[in-house]
Amino acid sequence: MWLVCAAEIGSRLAATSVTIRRCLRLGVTMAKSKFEYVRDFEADDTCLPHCWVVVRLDGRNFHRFAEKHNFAKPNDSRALQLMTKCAQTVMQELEDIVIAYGQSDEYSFVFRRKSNWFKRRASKFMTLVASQFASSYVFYWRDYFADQPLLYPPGFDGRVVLYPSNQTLKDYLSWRQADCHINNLYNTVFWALIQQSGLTPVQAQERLKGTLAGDKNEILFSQFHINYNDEPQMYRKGTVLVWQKVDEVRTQEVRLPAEMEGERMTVTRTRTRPVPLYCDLIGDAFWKEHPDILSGEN
Ligand SMILES: Nc1nc2c(ncn2[C@@H]2O[C@H](COP(=O)(O)OP(=O)(O)OP(=O)(O)O)[C@@H](O)[C@H]2O)c(=O)[nH]1
Ligand SMILES: [Mg+2]
Ligand SMILES: [Mg+2]
Repeated sequence: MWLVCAAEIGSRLAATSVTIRRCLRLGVTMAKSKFEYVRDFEADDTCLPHCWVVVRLDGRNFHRFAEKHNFAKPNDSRALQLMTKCAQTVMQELEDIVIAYGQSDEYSFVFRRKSNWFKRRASKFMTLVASQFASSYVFYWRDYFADQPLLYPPGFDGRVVLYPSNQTLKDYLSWRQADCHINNLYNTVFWALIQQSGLTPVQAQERLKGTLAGDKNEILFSQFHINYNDEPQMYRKGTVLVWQKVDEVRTQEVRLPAEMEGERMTVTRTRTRPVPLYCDLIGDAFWKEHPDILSGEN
């Protein structure tokens, strides 16, 4: 018995020493290699504590991408809905995103102030959002563009910005929504002048030079009988994604008494999902209606 154990221990020691010798030959020590010092070259990109972390993505050269893929002008609802599907996927797959806002080829994601996801490393936040979003864009493309093949892989740039207070975060989101409004009003008149009045892009640009918002509204109304306020909210306001409880109804096989075996029943489950809203973010009403988003808990 003792001899068997000794033989076993002997053979294990031999195997271990082979490993040690192999490690030494490769310049590796068991605990730390001599190469370990290169870790010190990694920059510390920890996001400041107590700040809201915002990741904003923007489509790379989407002017060309929209042309190549025959996006409707000035707004393609398929493209906007695909962007929102990708943003919902990001919110569901990643941690700690409390609200997102999207318009045109961009989406902003707000991580909760107290988030400690990946120890608040900016590069982790940014790359995970960008890669999850881009892969979703390709994955869900066909669901939104059934008749338009995807011709080449799209890319998205990302940036991380920290906002130190609730007011600066609200002002950030207001800035993006104001940008959506300014661009959409301009684009709506610009394309009406081209598509309905037959102007060239250069002529349309000339016509709009120096005009204010009121002038553009007036051109739309008097020349094209378009009341800008009747344009779809999704185009004018962009898309806000917030977590809300929704009832999901599914038909499924359930365990039933023997005589009813094989019956299918509808089952309703309440889930929390990122739900799109097309509303104003600039005034106080939204924040009063959704006090939980900015609450101290986050
Ligand atoms: N036709 C059409 N074009 C769109 C739509 N949404 C976005 N775009 C295009 O995407 C562009 C987005 O603008 P930017 O993000 O400033 O420019 P970009 O071409 O993506 O260039 P970079 O972001 O600098 O790489 C717009 O100027 C449009 O040309 C849409 O719904 N319809
Ligand atoms: Mg872009
Ligand atoms: Mg853009």
